[in-house]
Formats: sequence, structure tokens, C-alpha cells
Amino acid sequence: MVLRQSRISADVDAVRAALSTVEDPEIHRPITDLGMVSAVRVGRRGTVDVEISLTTASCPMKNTLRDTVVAAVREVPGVKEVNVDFGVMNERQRMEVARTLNDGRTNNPFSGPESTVRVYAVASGKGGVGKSSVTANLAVALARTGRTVGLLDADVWGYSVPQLFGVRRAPVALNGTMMPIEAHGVRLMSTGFLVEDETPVVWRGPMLHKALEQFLGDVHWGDLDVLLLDLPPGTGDITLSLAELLPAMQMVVVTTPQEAAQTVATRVGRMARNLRLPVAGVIENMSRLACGTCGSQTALFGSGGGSRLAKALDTDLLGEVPLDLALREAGDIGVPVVAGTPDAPSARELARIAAALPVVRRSLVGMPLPLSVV
Ligand SMILES: Nc1ncnc2c1ncn2[C@@H]1O[C@H](COP(=O)(O)OP(=O)(O)OP(=O)(O)O)[C@@H](O)[C@H]1O
Repeated sequence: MVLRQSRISADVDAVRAALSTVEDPEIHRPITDLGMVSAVRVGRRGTVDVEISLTTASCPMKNTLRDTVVAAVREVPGVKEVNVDFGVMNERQRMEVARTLNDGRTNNPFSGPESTVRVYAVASGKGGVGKSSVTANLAVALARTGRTVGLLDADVWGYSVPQLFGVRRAPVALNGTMMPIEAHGVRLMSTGFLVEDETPVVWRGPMLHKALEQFLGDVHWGDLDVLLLDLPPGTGDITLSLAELLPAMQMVVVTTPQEAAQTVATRVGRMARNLRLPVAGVIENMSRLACGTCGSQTALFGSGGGSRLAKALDTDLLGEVPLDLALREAGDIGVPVVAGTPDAPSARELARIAAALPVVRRSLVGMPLPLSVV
């Protein structure tokens, strides 16, 4: 029995079938559909050689891809050894991949009425209240419950997504289509990936709108369940553009317990009303500081800001995230706290909030209807 099995040789079709279960880690399509498998050779002793053509020579996911290919091919009966060689696609092949990706796609996949993607824009009245930390952790928490999540760093000038996720590289681009960078299970895009370290971004007005349009339309987000947007602090052009580009956009407002609720409510409330954006709820951040030794709680930044703001905006308080050293340290090392220290008090609360994020729809009352006079 043992002898006979060692003589069975795997066949090329079975190996190709196994390879069709392997997805490109960034494009999320089978490598066989993308034309990435350039050769498969099966030796008599169960040795399989696979040649993979990468979309770019500096493919950051090369090792991940090698591991998945080896694991898939090893499952084929008769396979004893798997060797993977990498080459690079030529321009014609890259164009073919870009065509496959763009097949039937409209420019902005989130703009049509048929889009079922839940879109949350996370806003704050001012900077430094933890809006980006909250957004990053909500995204990771949602991804950890099995959802496909995208996070667009719409804080174009003050981007923090690269730091919060520990990503320091440029995205792969294929003939005008950019691949989001995946980290901690979330598909990310940020201006921070596109500029040299510390280079200031000076886009304004129409250029800004165009850039956001491209972030939505020219990035291959794939089939998302949820798209989160980390807005810049305050209210302004970016929110205006995004509200126009994303009909399903709803806002989540982050505040500290101390912030003058009335000021934020007036500012954010006016913007939400003017743009007819529904507010899904308020998250109070930096709520209390728990003493690690005695467990006593100190309201370092006062209390009640979140519930006051929720009341003023006529929405719900979704949760209160405590001040937590683990969250601050997580941000510094680039591993969101819900992934790195899921038992930390802030991580538990953020995961709870993510699991219960409500869906509110934009009212059509007062919106211009797409009618034309005939
Ligand atoms: N709950 C928390 N506990 C401890 N530290 C926190 C908490 N929330 C945020 N921080 C820390 O506060 C700082 C500001 O957070 P963050 O960058 O997320 O704020 P922001 O509102 O997005 O700021 P900006 O508007 O400038 O982008 C960071 O150092 C972050 O680690």
C-alpha cells in the first residue's frame, strides 16, 4: 500500500485546480483567473514546480503567496515537494489584469442605489479627541467578526492610518487601478501611502474632490460590507465632497467627556442637517481612567459630554471608551488595540460598539430628484 502510493504521480490538472483556490492576497481573486500561473510542471517523484508571474517585481506579499501556493498544492494526492518560482508580468499582462478588475465596474462603486455597503464617516468637533484611533479600531473589530472592511483615511492633510496600522509602503498600482493595502484584516488607503515621509499635502477645493473621487473609484476595494472614513477634524470641504460621492454615508461623532457639547453639536449638527447626513450615534472617548492597581475610576476629562452631545444631536450614545494606556501604546507600535490587546478595557468597549453599530439611512426629503423635463 505504501509502495503504491509513493508511485502515484500528481497530475497537472489537479495541481491547477488546487491553484484555483489560491487568491492573490491583495487583489482577492484566484491567481488562475488573473493569469498569474505561468507554468506548472509535475515530476515523476511527486515534485511540482510552479511559476507565478507577479503583478510587480517588488510585490510585498510574495512570501504570503508562496506559503499559500505550497499549502494548496501539497493537498493534491501524490505531491511530495512543491517549488515556487516568481517572475514578473509584462505590460500586456498587467493591462489584462487591470481589465479583469475593472470588468463591469462603475467609477465609484459606492455611489449607485444598488450598493449595499454600509458607509460610516467618523467625525469630531476638533482634533486630538481620538477620532482616528476609534475609527481604526472599529474597522479592525468589524473585520474580526468576519466582515470585509475598507478604511479610507479622508484626513488628507493629517493622515494617521499608516502609523496606526504600522504600514510604511506604497500601494501596488496596475494601469490606473490602485490596490488597497491590507493590514490587520482591513483594506486601507491613505494619502500617507502616496507621499514621501512628512511631505505636506497641499490639495484644496477641486483637486481635493478629485483625489477623494479617485480614492473611491480608482482603488480596487473589492466587495466590501463596510467602508469607514476617517474624516479630518471639524467640518469642511472633505465632508462635503464625500457626502456628495457617497449617498449611503452616515456619521459617527467622537467626542471627549469634556468637550463643550453644545459647540460640537452646533457645528456637526449644522453640517449633518445641511448635507442631509444621518448621524448613527456618538462615541465618547477618553471617558474614565481606571487605576491598574486599585481599580478606582477617575473622570480625568470630566463626564457626561457624550450623552449630552447625543441628546443635542437627537441620536444615541453608542459607547464610552475609557482612557487606556494599552490603546495609546497600540497606536505607537502600529497594532490596533482590538488586535494586539483584545482584553484591554478600551478594546472590549470598541469591539462592543463595532458589533452594535446601527444603520441609518439618509432621508430623501428635500433631495433633488433625478428627473428631467421632456
Ligand atoms: N482612549 C484612549 N486612551 C488613551 N489614549 C488615547 C485614547 N484615545 C486616543 N488616545 C491617544 O490620543 C492621541 C490622539 O488620538 P488620535 O490621533 O486618534 O486623535 P484624532 O482625534 O484622530 O486626532 P487628529 O484630529 O489630530 O487626527 C493619540 O496619541 C492616541 O493614542
